Amino acid sequence: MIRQTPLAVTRRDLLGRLGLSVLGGTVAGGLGPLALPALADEAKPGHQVVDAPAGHAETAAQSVPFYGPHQAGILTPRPASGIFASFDIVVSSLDEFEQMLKLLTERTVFLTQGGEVPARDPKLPPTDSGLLGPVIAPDNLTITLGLGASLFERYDWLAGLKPTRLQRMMQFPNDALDPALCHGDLSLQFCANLPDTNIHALRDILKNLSEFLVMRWMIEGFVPPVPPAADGSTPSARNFLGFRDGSANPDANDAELMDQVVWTHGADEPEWAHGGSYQAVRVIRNFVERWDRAPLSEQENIFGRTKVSGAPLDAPEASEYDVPDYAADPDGEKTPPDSHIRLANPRTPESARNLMLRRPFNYSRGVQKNGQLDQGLLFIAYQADLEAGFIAVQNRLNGEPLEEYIKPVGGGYFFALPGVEAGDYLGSSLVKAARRS
Ligand SMILES: C=CC1=C(C)c2cc3[nH]c(cc4nc(cc5[nH]c(cc1n2)c(C)c5CCC(=O)O)C(CCC(=O)O)=C4C)c(C)c3C=C
Ligand SMILES: [Fe+2]
Repeated sequence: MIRQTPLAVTRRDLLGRLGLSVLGGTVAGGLGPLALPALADEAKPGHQVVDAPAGHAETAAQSVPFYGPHQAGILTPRPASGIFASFDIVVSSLDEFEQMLKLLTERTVFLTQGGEVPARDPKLPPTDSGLLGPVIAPDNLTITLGLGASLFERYDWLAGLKPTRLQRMMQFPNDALDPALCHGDLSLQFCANLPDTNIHALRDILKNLSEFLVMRWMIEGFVPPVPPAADGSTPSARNFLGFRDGSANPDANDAELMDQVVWTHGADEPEWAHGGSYQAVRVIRNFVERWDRAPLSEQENIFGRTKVSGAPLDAPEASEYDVPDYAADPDGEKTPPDSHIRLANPRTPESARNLMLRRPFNYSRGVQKNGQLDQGLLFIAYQADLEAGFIAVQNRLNGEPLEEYIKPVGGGYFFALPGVEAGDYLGSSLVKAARRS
């Protein structure tokens, strides 16, 4: 759910009222120290001052509630920008681990709900990087915390508490994993309207948790904005292979379905983990130069969908949200049996237990040494059961024709912690269970 902060006033509006012209990001610096307290005085509830680019004031004020039974950033509609960051944890006791979780929760609450940056003696480093100005706008930011299997395996005081299906990501046949882009004790998924909001949040956490967290790897992603269609429906965004991505995702507004597909539960999982979710992350390079030379018919057969609308190949005039009828096409004359969507979800009674909620971003990281574009998909999927979800589906996809055009190079498996109620901290159920054991 997205909440609109009322009466947001942009820094531009405020400077206009003060009779000052706006010269991009240099204005705050140009105002000098005397002007900043004046800005802070205006920045009372209902008068938020934000360094918002023109036209961004309303979206800057969007905020996603932090507290609740599940973490934000999983069912939350995916905004335009994402960062996935993986860390190693350096703590020497359960008490320190708890301290780390409390501090991480405190920073996450502040960054996602927004507010004024506290002023400090100028002889000291400022409390904030200043990237977003004197008032932090929520900008739809969510920060989702996950834990990796290595953490549970390293610390005695967490022994026996690992979520049952949490494991180190194994190598699949088409993988060429770069160890510098894999695994980690702790994951943070940042999602926001603007990339600057994610970068600001990441830097805040790095600065405030430097004694506990060492960064291992990170990758930035984005999705293109998609205008609503003429019939009012919202088309899925396109990935870097030019296809709509997300059409067959289970409905995140269907709470009963999400309880089955996304949220971990059941007697075979430790109780502290109920309400969390397994997070499967894969950095999958796309060979875009090769793809752009492949015939359209080959591209469409590889996915099992039409490129322009995303409709299934057995109903090309339908919409991307229409469901393919594989029973009526047993020999795969319309939708090839080895097409991506048919392998990923054969839509049999048995495959209903292999569903997952995908929340990917596209990434673009410049040029490889061989002169090819380094572009691909930052694949992120959430599921109640990692083995029945991502691992089973990836095993079915092994050897698919799409492999000629993609190469998984990194990623990891993490467990996104359950949500918490107001005043509590993320991971408190795990810490309590560790104290009891
Ligand atoms: C193991 C899980 C999956 C990986 C890895 C994966 C990689 C991957 N996918 C695309 C593009 C598309 N995927 C689409 C559908 C789709 N993909 C998966 C799973 C994985 N994809 C599932 C479960 C599904 C849904 C199948 C269904 O229920 O019909 C589609 C079609 C549109 C859509 O539903 O999203 C596209 C396009 C790429 C480019 C990629 C790796 C680079
Ligand atoms: Fe896919």
